[in-house]
Amino acid sequence: MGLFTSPLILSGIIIAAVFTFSVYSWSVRRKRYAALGAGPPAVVLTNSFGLNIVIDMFRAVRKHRFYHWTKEMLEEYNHTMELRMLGTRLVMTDEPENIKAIQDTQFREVAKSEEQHEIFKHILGDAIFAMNGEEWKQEAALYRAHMSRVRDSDFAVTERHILNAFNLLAKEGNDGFDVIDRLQLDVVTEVFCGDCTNSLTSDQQPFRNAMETLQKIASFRQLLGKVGVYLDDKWIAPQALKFIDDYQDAFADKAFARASKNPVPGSICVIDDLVQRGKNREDIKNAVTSTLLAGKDPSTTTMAFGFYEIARHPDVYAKMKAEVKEQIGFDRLPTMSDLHKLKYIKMVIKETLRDHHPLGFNARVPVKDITLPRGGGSDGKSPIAVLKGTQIIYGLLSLHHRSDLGVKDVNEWRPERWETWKPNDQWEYVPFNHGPRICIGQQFANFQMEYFLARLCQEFESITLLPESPSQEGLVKLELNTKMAHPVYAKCVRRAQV
Ligand code: HEM
Repeated sequence: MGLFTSPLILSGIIIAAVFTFSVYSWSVRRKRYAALGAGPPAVVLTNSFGLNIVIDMFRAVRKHRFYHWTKEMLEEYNHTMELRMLGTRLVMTDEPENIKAIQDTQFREVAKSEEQHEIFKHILGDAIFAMNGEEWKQEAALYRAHMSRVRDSDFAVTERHILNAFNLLAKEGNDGFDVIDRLQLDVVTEVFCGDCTNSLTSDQQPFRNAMETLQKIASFRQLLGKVGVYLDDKWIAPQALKFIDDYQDAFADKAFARASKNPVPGSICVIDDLVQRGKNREDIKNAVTSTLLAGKDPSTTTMAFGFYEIARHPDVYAKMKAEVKEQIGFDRLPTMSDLHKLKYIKMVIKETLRDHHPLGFNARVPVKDITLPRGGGSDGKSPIAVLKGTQIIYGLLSLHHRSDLGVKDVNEWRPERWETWKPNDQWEYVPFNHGPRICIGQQFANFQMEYFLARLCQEFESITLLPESPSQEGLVKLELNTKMAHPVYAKCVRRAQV
């Protein structure tokens, strides 16, 4: 029997090789930490390659309690920690100083990761969300030209779809989240993609179903770290993938057809602008789904949570209606200058973004070995080292629920708090990001949310949560962004019916 055919000797060689490699990696890591003058953050204890963490994590995700699971650990580990699982290291933080470093002061030292790019490639491809550096700057400038403003025509488009949405909300048994998601899909496809999906007037929702499937899978793969990269959507959900591909193709076909008809410059949507600038079919397809994810999902989640909270707080709805009655009245449509005057409704939106941050989490990867300002030492106040390529996930929902940062009754949804309270620092309240990668559509999003709430007040005398609507207290579903865990059933009584 040769040396390598004896199972005992072969096992011994493998164990020795793994051991030597581990010791070598450990000593290299120590040197890299020492060179930065800081150590790693607190390490969450693990066993069996972190299998215990993986199991706890997926249990939490299944019960829509992933946010709670991370929040409790972050509190225990001074708000910055390292999870080690399945051979992957993942740093998690909800420390404002670290979020400021990632988003602003050390912006150039972190990037969107290749792993995320691979995991989300069927949804986002190479479009803006996955880009870094110069390429991202150019793409962002183009998106900004289309998304950072509200056009007069956006009022008419939004109003047309809102009327369809109100017809559905007025029927008992319809899920408020579902209706609002369809509203946003119809508005965003019409305004930014040049063709409306008309989901509010159809009973079939194949695009939304396929997208939901792929987003769920991508979020799941992301949590698995390096292991998740090797899974592929085409093995798990080939039909959803095919559907999204066809959907993107249909938008691309129409965009190329419009381009051949010499459109008037200045009147085209972002997708048509990309075609004009010579982007290829694949780029256009990726831009369609990226635009939908950016423009639809966070606004939907905020508006749907707002709707849910209003339905639970008749006193808040009464104040909103009084404001709309005084500033606009119930007989004409709101204008932009009317919306500027809706101070209380703006507080309702701010509070919803605080209590129900629609992204929940965000991620970056250092492009070199770096230090972040906080998370080390016994009190978590010293700098920490994060080595190149380590995934950093920062928790925005848990940041917004840190009672130690001076937010009273942190778990209570109370718009009135904004009359007297403001965050100590802009980095303690981060709904739209700060720094260079701030949300491009913030103004458009605020317009959508304010217009929707103002029109709701004009249309419905009362909105009441029905008993069959499950409690959503502290629960969120992870689908790239955070979404509502359960449907929202509310009785919406039209003014004319009272
Ligand atoms: C309540 C609604 C919204 C919230 C809370 C929100 C929040 C955010 C956040 C936190 C980011 C940064 C993502 C990252 O760092 O990876 C972002 C990016 C972006 N948002 Fe929004 N967003 C909202 C609505 C919108 C709308 C309506 C649009 C389009 C009209 C839009 C367009 C974008 C784009 C294009 C980016 C990518 C920016 C980049 O990578 O440079 N967003 N948004």
